[in-house]
Amino acid sequence: SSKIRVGIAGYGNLGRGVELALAQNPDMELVSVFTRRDPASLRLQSAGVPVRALDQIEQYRNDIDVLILCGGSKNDLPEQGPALARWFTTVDSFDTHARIPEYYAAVDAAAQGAGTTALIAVGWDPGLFSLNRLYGECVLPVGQTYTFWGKGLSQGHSDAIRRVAGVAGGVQYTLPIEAAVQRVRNGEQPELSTREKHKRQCFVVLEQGADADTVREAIVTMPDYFADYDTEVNFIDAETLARDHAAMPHGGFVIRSGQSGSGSQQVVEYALNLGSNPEFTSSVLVAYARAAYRMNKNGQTGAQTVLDVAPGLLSPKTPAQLRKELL
Ligand SMILES: NC(=O)C1=CN([C@@H]2O[C@H](COP(=O)(O)OP(=O)(O)OC[C@H]3O[C@@H](n4cnc5c(N)ncnc54)[C@H](OP(=O)(O)O)[C@@H]3O)[C@@H](O)[C@H]2O)C=CC1
Ligand SMILES: N[C@@H](C[C@H]1CC(C(=O)O)=NO1)C(=O)O
Repeated sequence: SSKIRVGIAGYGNLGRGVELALAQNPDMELVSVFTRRDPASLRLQSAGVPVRALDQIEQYRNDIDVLILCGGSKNDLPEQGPALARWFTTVDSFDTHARIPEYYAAVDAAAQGAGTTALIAVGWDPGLFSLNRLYGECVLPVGQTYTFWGKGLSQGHSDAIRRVAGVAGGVQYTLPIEAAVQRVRNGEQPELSTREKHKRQCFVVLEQGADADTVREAIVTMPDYFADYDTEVNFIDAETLARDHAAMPHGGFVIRSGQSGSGSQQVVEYALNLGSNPEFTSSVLVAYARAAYRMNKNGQTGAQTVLDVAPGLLSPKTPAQLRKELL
């Protein structure tokens, strides 16, 4: 078929979101979902799509044009990203910012060797917010850039707490510190530490017999995720988690506040208000899967990020249509 043939590796919040997002993009089709769990145990939202074991995926390399990796950034993608780039052009949402350089290098080695294209760290942050931080500092070289998230549910941090020994389930909310936001909005251009911009609030269900203090300590000291923030850990039961914490709203904004040549004050702002963090992120992944497919066809192989993608490649419209409709 002339459609772009897409696979999903990992069926969690993102995997389900990608399945739905593909249905909104008629130039693409979902050909298979892959999971580390028992494939027969998964119930998809769309009929007729096969679910297969991830460890059997190599045999499907000629049936899939782009594989969207929906694993967790804490433990899954560091292993799955480089492993799958050997056989597939991939797109992933890797978001452990401090570890992006080493992840990029590992995925690049695999993709360069295989002649595949691996588009990493796609989503909104990293992703669309990264693009807007770039635009801001390139257009206004004299100034400051600020990123604020929330109040909302961070999937990366929620995934990270679920991987802690003794945790049966959990979510993490990110709260911007209002005083910091106000100072930025007032144009103060303050120097703000990580701890001065956000605080983090966790709701955790303990496994039977797990020790609360041990779990709390493992979370609040976790490098890259919680160690640099004031973090609150609340323990709840599974019913409360399911009842009160099933929605995954989020959002945030990037502000570039600077001065152009005459000293004139200029402010650029890009904001998101998300009813569903995972479904929005999945929608970004699907648009970038279209670009990854084209980049690979154009011979742009190896690891890539959103900063390397010509924006027109994201669109199902032809360049001529884009020039006519969007310029
Ligand atoms: N860049 C950005 O802006 C964003 C990035 N992200 C990233 O996306 C990552 C994935 O997020 P999310 O989809 O919420 O993570 P989930 O925890 O929902 O899923 C992660 C993996 O866990 C496994 N899994 C899912 N549900 C279950 C279950 N009930 N029982 C056992 N295993 C399960 C799946 O693997 P399998 O099917 O193989 O078992 C899945 O691939 C996050 O870690 C974050 O880093 C998220 C949002 C924004
Ligand atoms: N990657 C984040 C997307 C945004 C949200 C966030 C945070 O709340 O710390 N950081 O980046 C996520 O997993 O939700």
